[in-house]
Amino acid sequence: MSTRIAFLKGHGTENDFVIVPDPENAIDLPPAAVAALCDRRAGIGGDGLLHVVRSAAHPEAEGMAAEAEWFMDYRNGDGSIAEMCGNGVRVFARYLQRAGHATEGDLAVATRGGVKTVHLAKNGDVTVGMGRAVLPDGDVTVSVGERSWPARNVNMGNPHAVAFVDDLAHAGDLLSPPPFSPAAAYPDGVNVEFVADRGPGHVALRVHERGSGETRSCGTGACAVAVATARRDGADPTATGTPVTYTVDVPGGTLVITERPDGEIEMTGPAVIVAEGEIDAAWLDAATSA
Ligand SMILES: N[C@@H](CCC[C@H](N)C(=O)O)C(=O)O
Repeated sequence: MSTRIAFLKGHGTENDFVIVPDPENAIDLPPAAVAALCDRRAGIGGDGLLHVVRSAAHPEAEGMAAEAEWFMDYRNGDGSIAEMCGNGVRVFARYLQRAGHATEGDLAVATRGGVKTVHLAKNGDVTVGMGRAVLPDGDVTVSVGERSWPARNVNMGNPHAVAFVDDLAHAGDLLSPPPFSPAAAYPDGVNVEFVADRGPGHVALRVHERGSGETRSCGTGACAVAVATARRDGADPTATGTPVTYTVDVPGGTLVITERPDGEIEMTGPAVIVAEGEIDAAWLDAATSA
């Protein structure tokens, strides 16, 4: 392997990512390497990592290669794997545009959650077709310290627990994953969103992400929040035929989420590349084996 590995740094509403272009899937990125790169003091720093691989070159994506040339091999900041990352896929598309692999307009991206259609707009916004939400039955409770809230179980390809709170400050410091019950609701862990109303069609959230901790934004989380809020408010576009749109404020910005009558959810927000450079492969080797 070369002694230098190219990387970029980007964010979507301040959900930030280390981007590692690796078209032929030649770079070994075990969990310890990802955690080292995402470390904010000893590494580059990021909530997660976007490994950019041609679908045909990745065993998890080769079946999608006919539909989508590029696979977003997404990793959480602790090195764990997740099914989908909504902010990540916008930033991934922005990287492809910058690298000359995509132009304004529509683009298909393979993810572990299936092929997603991304629209790169002239004004700089990026819209993603996030698929449909699944809302499993059953009551869920999440807690922080002495406080507990009922939560809505929403699956956006990855798992979410959405709790409505009177005040986002009630979620406390969110330094560790909020406990939930029953354990069987989320056998692989969960992303927890705390939501407060801001006005008609307008909410704000804080999120504790599985594998990353509290982050400044979560795209799949914002979609889960929009659907949970719609159902709480008695709105279901699949029943009424009327689309529902929510503005979702996150600590790092604003996302706009629309659920269409066919159940498809679209998310629009910014995606920014802020830097590019080279990783020292010897450092990465040492950090990985430490
Ligand atoms: N920040 C992401 C979600 C990333 C994955 C999540 N932490 C998980 O483990 O499911 C987003 O923008 O959706």
